[in-house]
Amino acid sequence: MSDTTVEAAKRAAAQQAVKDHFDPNATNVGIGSGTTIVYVVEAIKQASTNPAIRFVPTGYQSRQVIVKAGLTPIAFDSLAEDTLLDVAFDGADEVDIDLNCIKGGGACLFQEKLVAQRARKFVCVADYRKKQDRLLTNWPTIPIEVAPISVPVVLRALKTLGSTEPKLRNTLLEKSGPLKTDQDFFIIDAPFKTLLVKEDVESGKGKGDGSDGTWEVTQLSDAIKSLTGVLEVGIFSGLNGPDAEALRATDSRKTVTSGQKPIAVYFGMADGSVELRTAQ
Ligand SMILES: O=C[C@H](O)[C@H](O)[C@H](O)COP(=O)(O)O
Repeated sequence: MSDTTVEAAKRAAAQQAVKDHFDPNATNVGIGSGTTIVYVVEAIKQASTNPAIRFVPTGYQSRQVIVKAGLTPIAFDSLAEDTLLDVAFDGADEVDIDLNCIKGGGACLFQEKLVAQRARKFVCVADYRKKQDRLLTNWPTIPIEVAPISVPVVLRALKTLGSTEPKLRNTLLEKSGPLKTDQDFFIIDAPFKTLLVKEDVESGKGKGDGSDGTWEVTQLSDAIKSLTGVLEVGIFSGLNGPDAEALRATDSRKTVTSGQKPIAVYFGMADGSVELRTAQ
């Protein structure tokens, strides 16, 4: 498929997502990172009627997109403690049938997670290449943000978890060395076998805890997150937003933890249509 097909798919998905989930009177909106989010900002600019609206970026690139569109950015840490974002939009590198996502292809996963969890609803927008049944089908690796000093120990630990060749991500100019995130941390890209969803574990396709070489999405995310030196993992899984709040309220055993899954993902398809996946 040509570049223009991919870009048209991103724009179509962005327009539909904004039409369905952006309230023109919204006051605080989260804006993710990457190439697809540019089309979301374009569509929001056309739709917004509230001159006081503020946009919370997820990093340097995201902030530049907001500023270039003539919109007003506000830092995540200047939001009042109890203020929620009306909605947050973001791209994704791959999405599975349960709406679990891989993110961090552009190294912005940490702030993206903060913003996704702060939103009443988190919506993803992507092109058809990202729509898969399982994570690590087409996208090859899990991006992981780590403290620079911890790189050797995290690489070793990832191999123990079953990642064959985890690598420190370099800048595009190899001579300049490792790529630095907005937090001045590094990114490790870790390949694993295609991940299982919860239903796969229930139907016996694998244990999903790494013991038989298979990993279920959230179990792998938790295992990586527990490694010393890891700031954040580019797996967005687990209930998020009002669904999670409602479940937590009735969850006496406190087993429902806070996740980052989107409530909806809009995929721009190669034929110009837009496909929607929503939380079941
Ligand atoms: O770190 C980057 C982000 O997670 C992006 O949202 C993700 O990589 C998708 O980017 P794009 O819209 O350029 O495919």
